[in-house]
Amino acid sequence: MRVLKFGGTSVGSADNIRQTASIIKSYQEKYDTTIVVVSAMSGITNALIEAGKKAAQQDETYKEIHTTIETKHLDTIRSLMEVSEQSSLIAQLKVQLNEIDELLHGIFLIKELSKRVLDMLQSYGERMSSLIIATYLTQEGCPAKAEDARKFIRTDQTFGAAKVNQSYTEDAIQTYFAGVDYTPIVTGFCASDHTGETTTLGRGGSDYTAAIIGGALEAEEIEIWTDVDGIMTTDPRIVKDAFSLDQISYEEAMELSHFGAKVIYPPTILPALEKKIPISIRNTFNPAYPGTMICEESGNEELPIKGISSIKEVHLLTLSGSGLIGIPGVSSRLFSALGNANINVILITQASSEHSITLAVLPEFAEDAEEAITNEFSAEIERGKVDIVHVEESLSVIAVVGENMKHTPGISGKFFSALGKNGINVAAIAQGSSELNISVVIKNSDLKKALNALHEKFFEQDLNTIHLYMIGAGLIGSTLLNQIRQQTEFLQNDQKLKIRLAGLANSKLMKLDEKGLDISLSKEELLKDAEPVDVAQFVDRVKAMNMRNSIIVDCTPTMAVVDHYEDILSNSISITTPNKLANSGSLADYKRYQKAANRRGVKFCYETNVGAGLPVISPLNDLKYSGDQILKIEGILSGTLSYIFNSFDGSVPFAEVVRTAQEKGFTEPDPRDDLNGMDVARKILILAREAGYALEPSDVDVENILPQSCLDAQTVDDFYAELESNADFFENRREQAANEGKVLRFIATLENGQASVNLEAVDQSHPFYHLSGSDNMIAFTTKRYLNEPLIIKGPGAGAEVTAAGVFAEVISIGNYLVNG
Ligand SMILES: NC(=O)C1=CN([C@@H]2O[C@H](COP(=O)(O)OP(=O)(O)OC[C@H]3O[C@@H](n4cnc5c(N)ncnc54)[C@H](OP(=O)(O)O)[C@@H]3O)[C@@H](O)[C@H]2O)C=CC1
Ligand SMILES: N[C@@H](CC=O)C(=O)O
Ligand code: NA
Repeated sequence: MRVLKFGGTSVGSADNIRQTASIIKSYQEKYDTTIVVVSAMSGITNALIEAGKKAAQQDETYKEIHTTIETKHLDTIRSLMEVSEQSSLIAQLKVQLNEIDELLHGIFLIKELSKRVLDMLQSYGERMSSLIIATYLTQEGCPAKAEDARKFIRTDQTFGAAKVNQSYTEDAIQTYFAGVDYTPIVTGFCASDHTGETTTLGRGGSDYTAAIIGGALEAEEIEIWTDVDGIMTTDPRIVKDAFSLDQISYEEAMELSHFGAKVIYPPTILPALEKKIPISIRNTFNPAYPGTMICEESGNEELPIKGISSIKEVHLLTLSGSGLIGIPGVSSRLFSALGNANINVILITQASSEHSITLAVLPEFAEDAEEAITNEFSAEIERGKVDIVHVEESLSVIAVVGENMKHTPGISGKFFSALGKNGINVAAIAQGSSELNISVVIKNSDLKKALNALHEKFFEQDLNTIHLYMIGAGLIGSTLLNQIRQQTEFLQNDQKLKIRLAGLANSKLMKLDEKGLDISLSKEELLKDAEPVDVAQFVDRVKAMNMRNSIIVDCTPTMAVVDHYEDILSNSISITTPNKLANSGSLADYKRYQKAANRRGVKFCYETNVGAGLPVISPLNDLKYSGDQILKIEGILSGTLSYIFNSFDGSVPFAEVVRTAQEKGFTEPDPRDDLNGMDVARKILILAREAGYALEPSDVDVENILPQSCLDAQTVDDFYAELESNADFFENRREQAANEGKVLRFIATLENGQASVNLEAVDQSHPFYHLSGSDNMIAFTTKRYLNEPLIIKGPGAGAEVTAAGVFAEVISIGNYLVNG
């Protein structure tokens, strides 16, 4: 025996009734007895209430509502049935519609809508729908009969939300349905008191009816047919990847429903729970889908968390003060005061210091709650023993629920790390010792981010999304975009990382889209119809979008983004950049960025600042962290200058060698930043700082190898012209070295805390003599690497290697954000 319940949408139109009827028919074929409970057609209960209220307010438009109710029912019948079959049903419906009219007229005359009358009025919704469905089913060859639940569900007289007399009702149901040989179509929601007066069962009433009948008849299953696929892991309107659960326990269902999942209302489960009858949630419009089974077992041990529910708007009230410490009875007074004021408390926390008690309530209760607490503790407040009640607004509650998290370490760790890494501040925490639910209070502007981050963490181990915002799409930026394009599939499969480009900007345009820009487009197409760039606004928009796992990539050669680094990091957004300007400015700024990142638990990565894609900064830090001491750093730190002096053998003029270096993508956007030694100076400064030396830019002694006229040139083209006219100057230096069997090398040195950058002539015995191409070479002499330095060598500039270095950091930040 099964009890099926169909909600308002399932019986809300002729088409939907046909669909519902086909499901009922298929059950008739499969099972001996099927009892069906129906709600009123969608919108009808509200229309009846509205008409009743209008009538009570002497507003004659109640009649129009009555007409709408009538039209909806009669139109449904006309569309459902053959003309020859319609008249008897329409006649029966008309009787009910007349009764409704009379009732409304009565309300109009006495100008009052009591709860008792309202129950009577509402009951017509189910009485009409059950009649239509039963008649239609019978006509379709499936014998059915409308059954009025007021005949067997007995309640007290709490109109609006009456309490069921269980034992009477159980007996009555058993007697009533003994030996039925048709399909009863029972009115949901309605009941009656001992005098026969109509009552209703309150919120979730039709589900409750189904559970009461299922419980009384010990049904093998109760099926709640609705318009969704079952109980979802979280709100699908906020989390696109939410999915329907196949099985959850009664307790989990109750916890989840309590916090917002509207599929089932907890008290309605009780009659089924007591008899251990499984309840399944099915979709009328997707009957092939098995839906969610609610039963004793939680099922699926792989999922420690079954759902994440939330309440969008709560207020947090805090009572604090020394007058609360060690005084028995404080909480009793607090909660009695709230109870007496009829306030429902959603969440309570008290730390063991007993200094404060915090509770969350729905906004509509906040004012009364504040007043009730203030009144109760007025004497203590006056004496300064207790502070005035502190109220915080614009907050949400999020709860993760799951039986399998009991005694499973690491769940709360995961929960809080997902929130923390995303910069979501937790205002209050509650977890009962049942370990079934961990609830936190957060700002409601963080709700969407939190639900998505948590859902991804607990339910989408298959794929985690990183939100990437790229500023600067020149040589490095566009190469990085290419690399991301090529690796997207591999990263999704291998690393379970999905990179979503949520923003892109260059020096002219910017575009942001939280759903992601189409990365398959070229950079020009990506920025088509984009708005004029404003980096401050770009950053503000990234902050406002408040997406989980956000990373900004600064691929510009300017201070435009650097000026916002502290703000970006302080907003829990990670940064990776090849741009050296941030770390080679003042020492105070260098420290500020590190501090901001550390404070927020996000990453600020800049390995490509030195040696491009070569690992230089990270091994240096490894040496330092493992207790080594950096005694000396010697390096060819400029790919450009390495290439220039490795290739400058007198066969082509110096200017041409520089031009080739630029064409190969080694130089800074303005090659003078390389040739004037500034690029190398920045790099040795960054290495010195990473090694623990507190140097300022002015502490680096830099040899400028450019004649003044080259420095003074207005444009890069003018600079090349000057370089050509100074060809002899460079050729002379080269020749002089060559005559001594030496080559020119631009070497950066850090020794005894002193940093310098010089063009030196080195002979064959020097490790830097044999370099080629754009190779960088860095030699670390340390306490452990004393006689033979630790050498890192390889191409230290160029689009591919640099972009790859930045890409590696995007992936490593991504993994840190999503995996901890
Ligand atoms: N080339 C290399 O081998 C290495 C480079 N680097 C560093 O990488 C960074 C990028 O270099 P690279 O790609 O060669 O430089 P490019 O000049 O090719 O590209 C710079 C990009 O930044 C954009 N940009 C410039 N100013 C602004 C601004 N104010 N606001 C927004 N966007 C701006 C440019 O816009 P637009 O397209 O409109 O001009 C361009 O897209 C530099 O910091 C460089 O030092 C680090 C290691 C190695
Ligand atoms: N222009 C730089 C690029 C890398 O930082 C160089 O030549 O090394
Ligand atoms: Na590097």
